[in-house]
Amino acid sequence: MLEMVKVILKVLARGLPEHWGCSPNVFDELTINPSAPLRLLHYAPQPVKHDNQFGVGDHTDFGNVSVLLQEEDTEGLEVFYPPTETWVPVPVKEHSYVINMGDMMQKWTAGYYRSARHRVVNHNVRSRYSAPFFLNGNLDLKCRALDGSGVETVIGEHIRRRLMETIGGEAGRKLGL
Ligand SMILES: O=C(O)CCC(=O)C(=O)O
Ligand SMILES: [Fe+2]
Repeated sequence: MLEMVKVILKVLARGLPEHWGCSPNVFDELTINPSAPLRLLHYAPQPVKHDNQFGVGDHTDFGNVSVLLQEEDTEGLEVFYPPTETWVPVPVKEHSYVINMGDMMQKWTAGYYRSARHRVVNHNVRSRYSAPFFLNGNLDLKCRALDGSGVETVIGEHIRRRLMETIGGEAGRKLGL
């Protein structure tokens, strides 16, 4: 998985605005001793729609790059499309991954790569299984915004802050946040 993400990072580096003058290796240090959790998720069937019930509610991923494997015939992932303010279903394609940017990548690239809002609703009559892989990156790495604006973020501090915002309170304390 990490080898594939290394290739994705090269592609992302190549896609940056030319006038930023970034090296094609600009994201390489992310994969040195990285925080890179892989989750195995199960969504129970929810064939009857309830507007306020989600498998995973509206959120953005925290890290740099997320790679998601979805199970065939179990649609459910939706991405928010800002121009029309609508939720767009993401099809499940055989032998394919969904690649998503996280908040850290958005910060690092000063919004050039955006972390998309997404959510999951399992409207299938059977369970849905998915396997998201999150490249948070090397937690000690200091990332200075690539547009030259000078904003610097330490990845570990950013991830910790986002965890606190999301699960905070009692749950966060139990995890030692
Ligand atoms: O299960 C999915 O399709 C997506 C899960 C997700 O967005 C997440 O765990 O952050
Ligand atoms: Fe997500």
